[in-house]
Amino acid sequence: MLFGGRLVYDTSWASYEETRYALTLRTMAATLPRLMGMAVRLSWQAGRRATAAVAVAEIGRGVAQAVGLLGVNSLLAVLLGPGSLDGRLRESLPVVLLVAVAAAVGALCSAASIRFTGPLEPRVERLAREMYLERAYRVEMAAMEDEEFHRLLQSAQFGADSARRMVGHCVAVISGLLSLVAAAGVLTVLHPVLLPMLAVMVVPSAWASLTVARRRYRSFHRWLQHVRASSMLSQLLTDTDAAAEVRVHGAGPFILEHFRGMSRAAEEEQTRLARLAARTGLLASALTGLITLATYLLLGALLWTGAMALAGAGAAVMAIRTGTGALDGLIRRVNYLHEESMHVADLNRLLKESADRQIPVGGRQLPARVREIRLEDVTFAYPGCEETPVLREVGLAIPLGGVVALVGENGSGKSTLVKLLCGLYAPQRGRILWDGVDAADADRQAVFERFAVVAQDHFRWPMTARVNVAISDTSAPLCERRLAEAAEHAGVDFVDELPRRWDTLLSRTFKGGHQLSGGQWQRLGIARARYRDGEILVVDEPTAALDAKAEERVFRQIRQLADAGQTIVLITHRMASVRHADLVHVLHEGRLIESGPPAELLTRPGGHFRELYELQAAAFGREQRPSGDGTPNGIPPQQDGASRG
Ligand SMILES: Nc1ncnc2c1ncn2[C@@H]1O[C@H](COP(=O)(O)OP(=O)(O)OP(=O)(O)O)[C@@H](O)[C@H]1O
Repeated sequence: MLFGGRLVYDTSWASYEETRYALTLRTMAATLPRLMGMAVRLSWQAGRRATAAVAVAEIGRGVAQAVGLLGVNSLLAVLLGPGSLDGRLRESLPVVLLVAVAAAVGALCSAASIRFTGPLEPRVERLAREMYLERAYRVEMAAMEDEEFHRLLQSAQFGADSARRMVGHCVAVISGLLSLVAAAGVLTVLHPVLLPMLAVMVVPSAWASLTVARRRYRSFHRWLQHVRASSMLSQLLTDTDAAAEVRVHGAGPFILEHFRGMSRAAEEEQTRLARLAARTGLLASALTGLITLATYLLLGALLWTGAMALAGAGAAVMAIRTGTGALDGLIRRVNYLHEESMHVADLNRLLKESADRQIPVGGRQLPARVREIRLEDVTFAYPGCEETPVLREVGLAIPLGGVVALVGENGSGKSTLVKLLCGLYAPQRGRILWDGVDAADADRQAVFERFAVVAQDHFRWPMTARVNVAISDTSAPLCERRLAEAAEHAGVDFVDELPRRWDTLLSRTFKGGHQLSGGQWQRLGIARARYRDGEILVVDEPTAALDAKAEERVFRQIRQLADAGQTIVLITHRMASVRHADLVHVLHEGRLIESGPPAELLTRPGGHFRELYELQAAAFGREQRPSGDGTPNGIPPQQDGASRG
């Protein structure tokens, strides 16, 4: 009910390139070099010296282990061999020394490996996260609203964490491989038949680990949206913005109940996975037990037939234990590596896909002084809603250097039109021309730079008041003079009353944070747009939360700005405010139905604008006295609308 259906995907995970292959022993062996390569590349990028140091330390550890094992073998051979006890003990001393040195070197190498892996891991995570974040904010708006891409964005966010863990697993895999080589070498020296037994012994646990990992990853992708939605529900109950409604409307129990239901469903999935994992693990343990038994029987048979000496058998037991331990650990780590690599693969796929969906860099320059922006036959539908265009065959002109108002009922497409104008979206059909330069070919950054926006739902940055204004232009160091000027313009006088003035943190979720009123936020939004000082100022319902005095002030200033040469694109439902416009475009259900100076539109019999105006005048105007210009509700007589010519 809350999300319009189940958020569990049955098959979508299968569309992911990386999961097309089944995770089997064979594929694991085949992909191991690639996975290791991925981890090594990441850590190489994060720190060459540390990566080299870890590699040397791990190789040293493996060599020390092999030397140690061979030393134990010779030690047993000496101790169990012929000769007097004294003689055997004397003979064993150098070997004991060798084993001790090997152990000490191994321990030193281990410590060095830990020492250098430690800082490497967070660095890898940071690098991967930076790549992720950088790509995320550079993609087109259309990509952000594409459900598939957004899901990839969500799953790839785990990639950075996984990349960090991959480094640790990779080190463990290298270490396990070297231990395995050492044990296998010793076993081959003792008796070659023992080597395949070592390999067979590990097959069941390898199979079990891979099966469990495959199930977990599949489940992760199926349940990703579900888990996200349920964590969002839990956040709603602690969100300060939702706190009032949660209490007054009594939404708490309702949300909690749904959270409980969703959590239970997720718990059931975890229970299912645990049940399957337990069953798989049990089966694997039984098989391993049988194979271990067969190995020791084989060892007994070798002793019995005299194919192997007692000392050799002792060393073989040690080597088998070392080898199986190493193999077991190796399989586990490769398995982890695999699991993590799937998330890193998600990150890689995101990097690749986002490269195709990046806002293009470069393009045609816009004319330095644009006279007009013209929309020609523009049709636009939001991503995923291609069947229902929001704008249909819209053709209109926005002359620069005046106030152009966009008027229409809710949902008629005004904000969407402005988003297209700013370059946030591209029309599916039609063109947006800047004095003949098609915006589709233009340098998008240059298009963005021309705009400053006071959006209807402008973002409330949970930062200081100062940053909330200055964030609109981070291309230069913060300028106090511009800040003061923007504040003066938007009437942000309330800052003086704030506990730390401009340095007051505007978020109640932090210690010392302060909450502003809706109108105060709106004034900050206006100051932000002013601080940016774009050539075209877009104001989308700039006065919705303002008191009458502040509203009057905003429109007066809009007029002043326009008189000073600034272009204003104004979206408003306040018909009285449209008197500030030089040109009005009226949208209805995504189509342009009227255009002209406001005074002219008001005289058009049966016109939509006139109808909207009269409706509003009926609601408000009768109670108001005629304004100074003699028209009800402040709407100007014709010559006012044409005054800017
Ligand atoms: N991001 C989006 N994805 C899909 N549809 C959207 C999106 N934003 C807006 N719409 C839809 O586009 C239509 C036009 O919305 P738009 O915000 O442009 O209207 P508007 O004229 O500015 O309305 P209002 O006066 O209420 O602000 C609406 O039907 C809305 O549901």
